[in-house]
Amino acid sequence: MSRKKAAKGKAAASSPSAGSPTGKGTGKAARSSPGIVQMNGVVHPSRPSISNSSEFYDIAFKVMLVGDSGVGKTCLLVRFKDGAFLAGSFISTVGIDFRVMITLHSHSHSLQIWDTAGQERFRSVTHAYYRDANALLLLYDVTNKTSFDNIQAWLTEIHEYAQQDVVLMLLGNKADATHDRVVKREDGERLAKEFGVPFMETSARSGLNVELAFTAVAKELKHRSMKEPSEKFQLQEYVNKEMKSTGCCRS
Ligand SMILES: Nc1nc2c(ncn2[C@@H]2O[C@H](COP(=O)(O)OP(=O)(O)OP(=O)(O)O)[C@@H](O)[C@H]2O)c(=O)[nH]1
Ligand SMILES: [Mg+2]
Repeated sequence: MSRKKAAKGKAAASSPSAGSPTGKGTGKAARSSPGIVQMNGVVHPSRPSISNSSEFYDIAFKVMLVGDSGVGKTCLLVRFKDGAFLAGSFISTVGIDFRVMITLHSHSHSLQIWDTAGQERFRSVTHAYYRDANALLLLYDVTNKTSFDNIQAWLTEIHEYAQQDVVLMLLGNKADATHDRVVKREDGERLAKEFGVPFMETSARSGLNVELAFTAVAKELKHRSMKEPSEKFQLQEYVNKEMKSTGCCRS
């Protein structure tokens, strides 16, 4: 967690405590859309944040999206930020891509959300960023069994490189793809329970639970940052309650 009084744009320039690891270009095109900072794997100090607001923030929590290549990390973030789905051909993220600085409602906490490349060859780059992450959203793709099977390996990596108290949430993405589904929701729930990690299914395509995933993590982070929290906050309970109250979200 970083505590600053700086313009949001400056926050985009922050690099991990590990230094400034760079992902070298691969010849692959990197996705870019209006208003989105395209880092191409390089933390560029002079890049502005996508937020051009002059608002100031007190606390920025660093949230990272991780998981196998193609599980939908970039799409999930774009859905959260723009409310749109990136349809069309799949353009793999290169290295680390700082994308969103979101100020949470009603207070001065912000989420600084980093999209990472799922491809194995960028793993050493992303590891370096784990260390000062406050929260990790770990995704698998419900239409891709391998991405689900790899979750255990991801958890091992997270335990190795991330902070011990990192807020972690497992997301089974592409829940909209009913016909192609190969991982049941129950399997996701079982795995999450086994590892004591909060879980829900999401869809960047339909928007299912996307906002809830980020909100829940933000609430947990905010709660933890309070010196004397008035009540206990349980991330999974909050998620279940929210899903029940909207009557949505169970595919
Ligand atoms: N049906 C469906 N397709 C999705 C969803 N999210 C992403 N996709 C598709 O999955 C592909 C990969 O999405 P990305 O968001 O680029 O995947 P990524 O995890 O960022 O991949 P890397 O950058 O390589 O790590 C794209 O073709 C998307 O259109 C979803 O919720 N539902
Ligand atoms: Mg990506």
